[in-house]
Amino acid sequence: MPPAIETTDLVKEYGDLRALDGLSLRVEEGEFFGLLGPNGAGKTTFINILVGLARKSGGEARVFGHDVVEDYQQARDAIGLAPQEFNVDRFFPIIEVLEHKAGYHGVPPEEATERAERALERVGILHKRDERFDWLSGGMKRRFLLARALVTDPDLLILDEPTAGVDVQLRHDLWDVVRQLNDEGTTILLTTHYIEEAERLCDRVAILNEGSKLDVSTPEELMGRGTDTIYVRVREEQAAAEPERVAAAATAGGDGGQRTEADAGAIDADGTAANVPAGDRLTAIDGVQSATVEDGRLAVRARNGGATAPDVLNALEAEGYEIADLEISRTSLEEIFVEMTNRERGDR
Ligand SMILES: Nc1ncnc2c1ncn2[C@@H]1O[C@H](COP(=O)(O)OP(=O)(O)OP(=O)(O)O)[C@@H](O)[C@H]1O
Repeated sequence: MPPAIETTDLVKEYGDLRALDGLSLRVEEGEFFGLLGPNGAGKTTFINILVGLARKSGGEARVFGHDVVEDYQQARDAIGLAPQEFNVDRFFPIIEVLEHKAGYHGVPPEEATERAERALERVGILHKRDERFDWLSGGMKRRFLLARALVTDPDLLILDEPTAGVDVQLRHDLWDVVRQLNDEGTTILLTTHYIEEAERLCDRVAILNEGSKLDVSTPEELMGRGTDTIYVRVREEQAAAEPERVAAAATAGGDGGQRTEADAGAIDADGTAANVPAGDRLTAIDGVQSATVEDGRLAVRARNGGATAPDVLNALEAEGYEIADLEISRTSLEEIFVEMTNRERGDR
């Protein structure tokens, strides 16, 4: 089976502006794939080329092996699109809008009604079947756009910011629907500004900036590139019993020598003295960038906190400290995203 989406050196120019600058991307059948990027990165342009709403200036784009220009109808029939804009016929009841859409894609009339009802049911607005689009609430309009994308039973569902401006409850409802569709085998391409959405739903994400691809990874891999913080609290009695070591460890803490004995003293004084970094041992661990004391806890900054934490605990235990609690604060995908796109801007 060819990939659901395959583009090679895709270029789109609007006059002097290069909205897509040689974008090569491959989305496998069955994937839940996220397209992330700041405003103007080229996400909607990319989608528009796939569905035939924009003409590419160069390169190639295929959907399940069908060239989006040469085999337009086959490529288009495989796609269900829920666009960003509300571009819906406002004069007919929504059930009829769906029937027309199914008919346009070659579904016979009896089946079209059944499909339309199923799609409305799936997104939870079948009871609104005889109302017009304009009469629906904002959230129902979003649901309807998804129903319209589903009425042709597409193999590839493209969602362009499907949850923009909707409340938390509806966002979660929509996530459930699309997750289920993906479980049933539908390939999904999602663009979103809610990074949490990508983190929760996507198998892989591509980060786009100014028409070029910066990266393609699983959300997990991307987050693994950030700096995490491992917070450890050790037993109080022990810390109190070994004041010199507390002070020594805090000053050896590796954040440029900024920590002082006064820091360690403050920890003792506020009664939360339970933090005893094993200084040199910790900073010698592969991936550890620094070890300091913050608010009465040992704070170890490291790449991939989850994998480094056991080494941190071992180092502390080797120095005779008993662990009271451990917390790993991971860099969010959002932070990585901002860092990557900012870095790129700084390069230009
Ligand atoms: N029809 C058009 N004519 C001229 N320029 C356009 C047109 N459509 C898009 N552009 C430009 O192409 C660039 C990419 O726009 P696009 O809408 O694809 O970005 P996007 O990543 O979808 O942004 P957003 O997150 O804001 O939706 C932008 O600079 C935009 O102004």
